[in-house]
Amino acid sequence: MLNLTGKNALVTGIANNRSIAWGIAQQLHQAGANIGITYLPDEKGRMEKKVAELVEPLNPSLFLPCDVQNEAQIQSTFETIAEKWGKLDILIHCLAFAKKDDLSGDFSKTTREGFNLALEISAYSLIQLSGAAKPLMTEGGSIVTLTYLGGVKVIPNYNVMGIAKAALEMNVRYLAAELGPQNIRVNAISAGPIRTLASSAVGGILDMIHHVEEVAPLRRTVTQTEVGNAAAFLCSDLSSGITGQVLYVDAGYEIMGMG
Ligand SMILES: NC(=O)c1ccc[n+]([C@@H]2O[C@H](COP(=O)([O-])OP(=O)(O)OC[C@H]3O[C@@H](n4cnc5c(N)ncnc54)[C@H](O)[C@@H]3O)[C@@H](O)[C@H]2O)c1
Repeated sequence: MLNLTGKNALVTGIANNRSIAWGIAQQLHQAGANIGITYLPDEKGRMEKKVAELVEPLNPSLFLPCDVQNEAQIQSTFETIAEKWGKLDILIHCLAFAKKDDLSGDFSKTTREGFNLALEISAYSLIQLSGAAKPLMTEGGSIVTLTYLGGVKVIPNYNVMGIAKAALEMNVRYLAAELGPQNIRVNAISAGPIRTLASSAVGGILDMIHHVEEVAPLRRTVTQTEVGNAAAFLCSDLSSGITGQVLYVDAGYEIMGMG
């Protein structure tokens, strides 16, 4: 049975009740994990308030600001984990960002600044957080990140985020190779399109969802809960032989050659 009792799980990337990270946090909690949440702080403290209210039913034992562009916040997050939890078992990396201008139109117009920003937040951050988690995963662990088909195939308007996801998927393999001897597994879930804050920045996302509903073998797209269930599996001992993989949770869309 899937049981995460006694496991300490840090979940990044909850912005609201549509966030994939929210679906994951709920399923980890249901499986018995002790939950810690990080949020992206803003000057007026709005995100902190909103996310705190949302996650209250999960009784998080840690609730911390962590902007992955802010080294001090990352360090402080993992220092707090060391102090309060002693060890970390599960790290959920469920965040990405690119400027809206870089998520539609001509890919060849991507700016150097937009490219660097998207790659830093969406791909480099997995290296940063995994490096910080490594010394705390003293009893082994599981790291799960979120990717999308646009990192493997050309999807209209996904543009620079496709490059970031390609880098992210390769990060998964290099990290899995390095951390495996410490029994830390690193995997990605490639989710089908879901309406969220981040995905609404991608031009034509609703058309993409409708297309998937017509073409995917299951004739629908997926829910945050389905992604959360797959994440819980990848974080549990049921997946103890799996590392360095990209698991498609996309109602089967990825297998289709024509649609
Ligand atoms: N929604 C989809 O269709 C879909 C499909 C496949 C993969 N994904 C991936 O799932 C992940 C979660 O996205 P989502 O769709 O749930 O959208 P979302 O907007 O709910 O989540 C994105 C999160 O990234 C966080 N974030 C952005 N910049 C950050 C920074 N500098 N530091 C820390 N956090 C930062 C935001 O605060 C937000 O919580 C992303 O990696 C996304 O690419 C989404």
